[in-house]
Amino acid sequence: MLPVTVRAPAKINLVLEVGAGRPDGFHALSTVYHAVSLYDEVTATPHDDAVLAVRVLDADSLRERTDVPRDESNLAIRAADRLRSHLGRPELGADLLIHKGIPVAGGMAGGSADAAATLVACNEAWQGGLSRAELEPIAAELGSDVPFLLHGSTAVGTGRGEQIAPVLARGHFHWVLATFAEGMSTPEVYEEHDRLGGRSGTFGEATQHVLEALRDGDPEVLGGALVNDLADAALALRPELAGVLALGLEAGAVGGLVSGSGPTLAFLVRDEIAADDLAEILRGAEVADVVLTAAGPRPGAKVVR
Ligand SMILES: C[C@@](CO)(OP(=O)(O)O)[C@H](O)COP(=O)(O)OP(=O)(O)OC[C@H]1O[C@@H](n2ccc(N)nc2=O)[C@H](O)[C@@H]1O
Ligand SMILES: Nc1ncnc2c1ncn2[C@@H]1O[C@H](COP(=O)(O)OP(=O)(O)O)[C@@H](O)[C@H]1O
Repeated sequence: MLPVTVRAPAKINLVLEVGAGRPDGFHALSTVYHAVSLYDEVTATPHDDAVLAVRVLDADSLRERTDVPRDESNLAIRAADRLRSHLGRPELGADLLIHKGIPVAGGMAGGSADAAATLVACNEAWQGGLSRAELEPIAAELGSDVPFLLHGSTAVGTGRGEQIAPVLARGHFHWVLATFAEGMSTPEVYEEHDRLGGRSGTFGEATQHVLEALRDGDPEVLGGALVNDLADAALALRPELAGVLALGLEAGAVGGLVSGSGPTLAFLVRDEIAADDLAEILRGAEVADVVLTAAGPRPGAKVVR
């Protein structure tokens, strides 16, 4: 059995409409996910001693990441464990090595990307033989975002975000991402959203606007359609983000929003040159810990070695 390396992208929610709280503790969502060119890589080295272990290295510095759990709460371990249960092969084990390029707890679904990458890597390394369609329900059990990270590209998410349908999108989009070392807790942001009184407006309408803008393919039109219902909650919990958002919009972005549950801020720009220009301005202003550029859409979890 040989090691397998799988790369999975980060996501931005081009629109995130949060509906009513459900009895199971989740919220109904209408969202459009968009995969962008920031990646985590998971290398699964298989063995048959039933042991699952994980190491997480920063993709740039190759230093150990101490802000990601190494126990069974790590989403990569959980994904491998679910997969072997599903295959009825409890004797399977693997060393999972993650190279992390996606901000941790940044609202860009890094943990979910690792879960999706691990499902694909272990299915291959263990010769599980499951199809993408068969991996999807396992992905949904692991987290609401995980099925999208298998799928990639641009897709509508409904249910609690786990039901994915592809969308017709024209063109490529360039992004500037302002990221922060201190992450935010997804459940806390949803709680704050409820505390602030939830949403107003017709559920699904903002999603339709984004879908129209994607058919059009013009970044300026898409920039005007970006909506995140969790933004008020994220800004209430992290007020300093508001100034950074305003600065990016004043400095030439055609749109900008909080990515998912935050704190990453995603700015849409006209083209690659505009992305480099805005990134320079934000770096110079020293308003974020790291400023990155990325483009989308990109494919989902994919074997690279
Ligand atoms: C907000 C979003 C937007 O895409 O992404 P992130 O910003 O975390 O990346 C997602 O809804 C996060 O999805 P994911 O990170 O997979 O969350 P899950 O593990 O499924 O759920 C974690 C917790 O978030 C809350 N949650 C999540 C999804 C949902 N539709 N309603 C919720 O209320 C619940 O409190 C749940 O217990
Ligand atoms: N493989 C993983 N990578 C990152 N975080 C993980 C992982 N496994 C578990 N976690 C936990 O999940 C939390 C949310 O991480 P992440 O998926 O990066 O953020 P978000 O939900 O904001 O997109 C982290 O704070 C961390 O404790």
